[in-house]
Amino acid sequence: MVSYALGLDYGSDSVRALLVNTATGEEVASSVVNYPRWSQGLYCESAADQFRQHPLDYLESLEQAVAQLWRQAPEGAAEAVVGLSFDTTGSTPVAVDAQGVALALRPEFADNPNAMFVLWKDHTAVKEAAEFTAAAARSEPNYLKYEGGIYSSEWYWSKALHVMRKDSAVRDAVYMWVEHCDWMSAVLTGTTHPSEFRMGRCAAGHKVMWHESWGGYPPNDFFVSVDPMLDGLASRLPTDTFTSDQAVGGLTQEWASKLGLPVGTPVGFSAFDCHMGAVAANVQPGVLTKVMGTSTCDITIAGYEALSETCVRGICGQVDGSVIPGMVGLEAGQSAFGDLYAWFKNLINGPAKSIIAASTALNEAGRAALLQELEDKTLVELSRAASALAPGQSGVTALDWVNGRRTPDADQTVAGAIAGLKMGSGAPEVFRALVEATAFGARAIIERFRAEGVAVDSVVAIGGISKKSDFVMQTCADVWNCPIDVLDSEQSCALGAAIFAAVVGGAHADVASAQRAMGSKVCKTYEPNTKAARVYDQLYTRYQSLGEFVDGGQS
Ligand SMILES: Nc1ncnc2c1ncn2[C@@H]1O[C@H](COP(=O)(O)OP(=O)(O)O)[C@@H](O)[C@H]1O
Ligand SMILES: O=C(CO)[C@@H](O)[C@@H](O)COP(=O)(O)O
Repeated sequence: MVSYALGLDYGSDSVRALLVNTATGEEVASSVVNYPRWSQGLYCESAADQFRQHPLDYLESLEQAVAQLWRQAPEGAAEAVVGLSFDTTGSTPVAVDAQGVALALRPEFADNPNAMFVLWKDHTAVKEAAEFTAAAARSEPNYLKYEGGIYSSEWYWSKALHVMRKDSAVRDAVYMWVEHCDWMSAVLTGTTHPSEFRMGRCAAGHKVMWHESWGGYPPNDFFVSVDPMLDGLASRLPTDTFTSDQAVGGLTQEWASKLGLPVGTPVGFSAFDCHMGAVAANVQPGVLTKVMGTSTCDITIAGYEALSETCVRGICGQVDGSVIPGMVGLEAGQSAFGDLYAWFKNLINGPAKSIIAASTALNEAGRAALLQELEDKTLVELSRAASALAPGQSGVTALDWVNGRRTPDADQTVAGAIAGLKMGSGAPEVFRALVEATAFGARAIIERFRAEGVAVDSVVAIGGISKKSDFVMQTCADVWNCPIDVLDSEQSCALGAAIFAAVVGGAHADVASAQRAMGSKVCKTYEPNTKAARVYDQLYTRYQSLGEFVDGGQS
């Protein structure tokens, strides 16, 4: 009898639902719903790097996405769903009260951004991150040794402390902080109460300083040494964590009826998007899986023996079972990838958009159509023009750190830069330099892995940009001097979640057999151009020099 697995992927802007045949991997139905409050820009202040998401955005859009799914799915599909699993962005934590209720769901906190999820790209906690890094460097063991040695403002404890320092009402009401991925599984299984709440391995290990060797989280003294405000918080978190091939529990009556699924449908432990995406991409030792979109998230895995005692410096951590149970998952990434292109698009279009919006040369429909064309076609046109230039022709060099640097060596205080501008440097020349900068930033990650003894022999790309831009992908192949396979699935992270859901629901005995049946195939390969690769070896040293100039030699 046919059975299905449901993968639910929470991205930065929207939730995607994907229904997958557990035997064939066929993606039988999918839907995407944007978060309503987030799309209106509510609760965010981009100039202050503040990005918050309301829990209702997640819950309402989930109901809508699953309802849309059933409109496309074969008759009776809902009854044939064996399990469901989530992946989400991260670190995206929220404050919950002693009853396990996310604070923004309480009327008195309903409009308070500090009571909402602090999205991964919120960089308000730079100061707090530095305090955790300093405290870990003073401790024995260094509690960041499995998280690259540097704590990031994108991560759980920095965000928790920052919000608690800023907002006494949240500080007084918070009982513990919960990652978005863990919250989703808990809500659907009715286990949000702290006495029942359980956490997945992925978020805990990569962002919350969990490690088996120190029995869970660092001791209370460690946190109190950073700020007495943290007293007792870590000890409220459950000590054990669980890999995503295990079930948190079954769907509650309430959520079964909201989602149109049978009560008790198994719900898996959740993980971050890129980790589940890597599973859909059949990640293996020596293969780096890159989710290339607004940002990048880079994942590989290694066996315990191959990694041995190595603690890879400056990455987002190495965690036993964060990707595949029984292997160590390693994560790195760039805080801005496509976002750098979006920044440039907005920069060059800004004045034209204001003029068009106020122009009387067109009627309202004409103005709207032209504005939409600018939005849709600018990057395509820039790519066309930039691809006609030869590597190194323009003399322009750029850095990709407009949103800080995630890895190697997290530092959200560093900034982007463009050097070598001349009167002849037009938009295509600058755009090409920006695309090269994102490829160079990615190369720095690959080189760090290799320098630390983690093999990167080939790259598999997933995410929007891997499908949207031949120009970006070819530039990356040339800069990295290695082939890049692009995965067929349009929804790789959701597919990864569905693979775990199939295991949790018993359709497959383990992740490896689910991957064999359901994993996505390669649809395209970009081969490096050796001549361009030689030029890029030289240009990469210019990128490194500019980086040293900007961040004082730390890169
Ligand atoms: N033609 C294009 N060339 C290069 N980048 C593009 C193009 N079109 C869109 N992008 C970039 O793709 C990014 C969105 O990627 P996507 O994977 O769809 O989203 P997300 O990362 O939110 O999942 C944006 O940052 C945007 O700048
Ligand atoms: O940072 C992580 C995981 O650690 C991701 O969740 C984050 O990059 C998500 O970004 P996207 O919206 O997929 O570009």
